[in-house]
Amino acid sequence: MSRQQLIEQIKVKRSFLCVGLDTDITKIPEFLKQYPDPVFEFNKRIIDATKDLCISYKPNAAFYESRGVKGLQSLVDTYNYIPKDILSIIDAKRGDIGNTSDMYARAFFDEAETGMGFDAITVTPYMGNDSVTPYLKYNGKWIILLALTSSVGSKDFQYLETPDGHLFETVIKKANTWAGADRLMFVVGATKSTEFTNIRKYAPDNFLLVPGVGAQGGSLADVCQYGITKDCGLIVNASRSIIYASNGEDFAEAAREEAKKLQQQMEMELEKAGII
Ligand SMILES: O=c1ccn([C@@H]2O[C@H](COP(=O)(O)O)[C@@H](O)[C@H]2O)c(=O)[nH]1
Repeated sequence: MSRQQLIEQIKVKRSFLCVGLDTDITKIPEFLKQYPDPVFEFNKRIIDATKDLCISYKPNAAFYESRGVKGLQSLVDTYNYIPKDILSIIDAKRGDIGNTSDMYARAFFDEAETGMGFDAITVTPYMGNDSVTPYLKYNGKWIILLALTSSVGSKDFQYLETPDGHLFETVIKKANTWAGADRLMFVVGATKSTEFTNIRKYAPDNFLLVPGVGAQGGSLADVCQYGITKDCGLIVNASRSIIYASNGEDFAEAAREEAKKLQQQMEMELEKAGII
C-alpha cells in the first residue's frame, strides 16, 4: 500500500486506528474452542466487526509463533482475511545481518513463497543499515523501525546520549538517510507523547506507528496534540483494550464498541487538524 493510498484510507474511514491482533489462545472466549482453529475464528470475527473503523491490522508474530505450526497457519489465514485495502502490519521486530534479514523479509513479504505478503514489518535498528535495508528490496513494502518504544525499559538504551542527541534521535536521523517517508515509519510509544514535538523535528513526514493507548494508558489526545501532521502521520494501535473488551459470546460487538470510541476521538482530531 502506498503512502497516498494510506492517507486516502484515513480520510475515507475518518480513522487512523490500527487494531492489534495479539490473539492469545488462553484469553479467547471458551465457546470458540469448538472451531477447528479458534484463533483464526476469533480474528475473523474481530476483523468483521471492526474493518469499517480501522485503517490497519497488526498481528504480533509472537502470539502465533508461540503456537508452532498451528500458530503459523492461523497467521497465514489471518493475513489472507485482512481486506486488501487495509494496511497489514506484521509486528515481528526482526533485526539481523543482511542475508538473514533477506530471509525474514521473504518470510513475511513473499506471498508466493509463504502465503504472507504483509504491507509492513516492524524492525529493530540496532544492527544498522545492512540489517534494515534488505526489506526495501520488496517494492511498495514498509519498514517500521523501533525508535522510542512504549516500554518502561526504553530508558535503558534509547535515551542514552550520543554525539547526535539521544540514541532514539540518532536512529531516526540516520534511518531517514536510508529511505524516504514513503517506505519508512517509526514506532513511537503513546506513553512518550511529550517527545512527539521533538521527534517531528527529525521525522516531519514519516508516519509513526503508536502503540500504548488503551491497556498501557497512553493518551490519544496528547499523541495528536504533539504528533499529528497535515497528512495525519499517525497510526495508533490498540490491541488488548479492543480484542479482549469482553470474554463472552458478545466479544466481537464489545470489540467494535471499543474501536468505535477510538475512531470517534480520531475523527474529532482529524477535523481539528483540518485533514477532513
Ligand atoms: O513500543 C512498543 C512497540 C510495540 N508494542 C506492541 O504493540 C502492541 C500493544 O498492545 P496493547 O495490548 O494495546 O498494549 C503489542 O503487540 C506490543 O508488543 C508496544 O506495545 N510498544
